[in-house]
Amino acid sequence: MRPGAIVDGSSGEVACDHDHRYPEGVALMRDLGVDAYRFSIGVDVGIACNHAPRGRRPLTPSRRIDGLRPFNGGAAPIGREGGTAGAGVWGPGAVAAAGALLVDRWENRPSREELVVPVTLPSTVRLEPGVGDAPLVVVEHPAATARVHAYGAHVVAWAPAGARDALWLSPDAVLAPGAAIRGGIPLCFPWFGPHPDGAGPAHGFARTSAWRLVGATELPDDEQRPGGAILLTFELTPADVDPALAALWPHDFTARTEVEVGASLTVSLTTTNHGGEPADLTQALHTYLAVDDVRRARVDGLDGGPYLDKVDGDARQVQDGPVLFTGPTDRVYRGTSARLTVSEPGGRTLEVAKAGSRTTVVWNPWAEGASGMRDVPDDAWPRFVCVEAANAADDAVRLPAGETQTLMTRLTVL
Ligand SMILES: O=P(O)(O)OC[C@H]1O[C@H](O)[C@H](O)[C@@H](O)[C@@H]1O
Repeated sequence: MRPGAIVDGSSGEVACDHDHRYPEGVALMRDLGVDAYRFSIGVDVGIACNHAPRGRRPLTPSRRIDGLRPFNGGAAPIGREGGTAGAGVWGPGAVAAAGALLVDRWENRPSREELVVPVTLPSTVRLEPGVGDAPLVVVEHPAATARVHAYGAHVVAWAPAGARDALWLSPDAVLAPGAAIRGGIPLCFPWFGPHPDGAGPAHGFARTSAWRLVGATELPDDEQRPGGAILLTFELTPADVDPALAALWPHDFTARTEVEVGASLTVSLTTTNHGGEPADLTQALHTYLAVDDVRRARVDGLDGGPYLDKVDGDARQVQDGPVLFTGPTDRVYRGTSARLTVSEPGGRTLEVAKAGSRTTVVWNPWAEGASGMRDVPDDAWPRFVCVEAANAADDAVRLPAGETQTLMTRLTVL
C-alpha cells in the first residue's frame, strides 16, 4: 500500500489485531448497532476470565458468563474446569456477555500497582523502571548485590560481596515487552526448547511474561545463610500471560519463583496444577555463567552421564571426563542430579547445585551460532557458558491434578 494514502497514516502492516484492539472493536459494534457477531472463543479466555485466578480480583457475578454457549448448541459451558471451546453464530445475549467479558478482561488487566503487590521492601531492596510496567528489583545487601526483572522473574545480575558478577548479561540484551532477555537466568517454562507442536515461541512464555512481585523479605544471618539474604517472590498465573500464549498450554496453574540473594544465589520455580487433568511440562533455569574464556573452561560432575548431542542430530553419547569446549556445544544430559563445578585455570570456580531436576543442559553457541543472534555481539560468545538445571526430553514432568513441583538451582562462588 502506498505510504500516506490513508488520511490518518494507517498502513496495511496490521490487518487484524483484535487481541489488542478489542475495546475499540466492541465500542464500534455497539455504535453500529450490530446484534450478532461471529467469533471464536478459546479455552484460555474461559479459564482466564470466568474465575478469579489466585491473586487477582474476582469477576463480579453479573459479568461471569457461566453457561455461555454457541447458538448452534452442543458445546459445553465454559467454566472453571475448562469446558469446550466453540465457534459459532452468537445472539444478542451472547454478544452482550462477550462484550462484558472483553471489557472485564481489559479492566482486570494487571496495572502497574498489581505488578508490585504492596510489599514492604527491606531497606536493601529498591525498585527501578524495568521492562514495560514490570519493575527491576535491585538488591544491595551486605552479603550480595543482584538485579532481578519482574519481567520473566529474570535474575540478570548477582555478585556475592567482594566478588565480580557470576552471571553473564549480553551488552546487547533487548529489554522490551515480547523479547527474551539474553543472559542472566531466563526461566524456560512450561516448555523447554521448541514448542511441542511448533506452535509457540522457544522456551515457553514464562520468560516473556510480566510476573507479579509478591514478596521481598530479609532472611536472618544464620548457619544456613552466613551474612543473611534477601528473598524475592514472584508469581504468574494464566491471567498474567498473553492469552494467545497461555492457550498453548491450557492449564490452570500458579508458578512461583523464589530468588534468594545472599552468599549463594538460589532460584526456584514451583508449579502448582490447579486443573483437573495432569499437566505435561518441560522446564529449565537457563543459567548464563560468566567465564573469562569458554575455550579454557571445564565443567566437572557429568562424567559417565548419557546425553543427547543437539549439535549432532540428537546423537546419544556418554560423557567421558570433564566437559571441555572446542566448538558449538548443546547437550542435554539425562538423569543427572549431581553437583557440578565450572572452572578455568587460574580463574574462579562456580558451583552449580540443584534439586528437582533430572536433566542438565550445557550450551555455548560458538562463533557460528552467535553470529546469527542479534542480541549477542560477535566477540561475546567466549564470555559465557550455560549450565541449566532442567527437566527436559526424556525427563519431562507429568504434574498430576492438584500437585506441586519445584525445580531449583543454587550458585556459589568457591
Ligand atoms: O536463543 P534461545 O531461545 O534463548 O535458546 C538458547 C539455547 O537454549 C538451550 O540451551 C538450548 O539447548 C539451545 O538449543 C538453545 O539454542
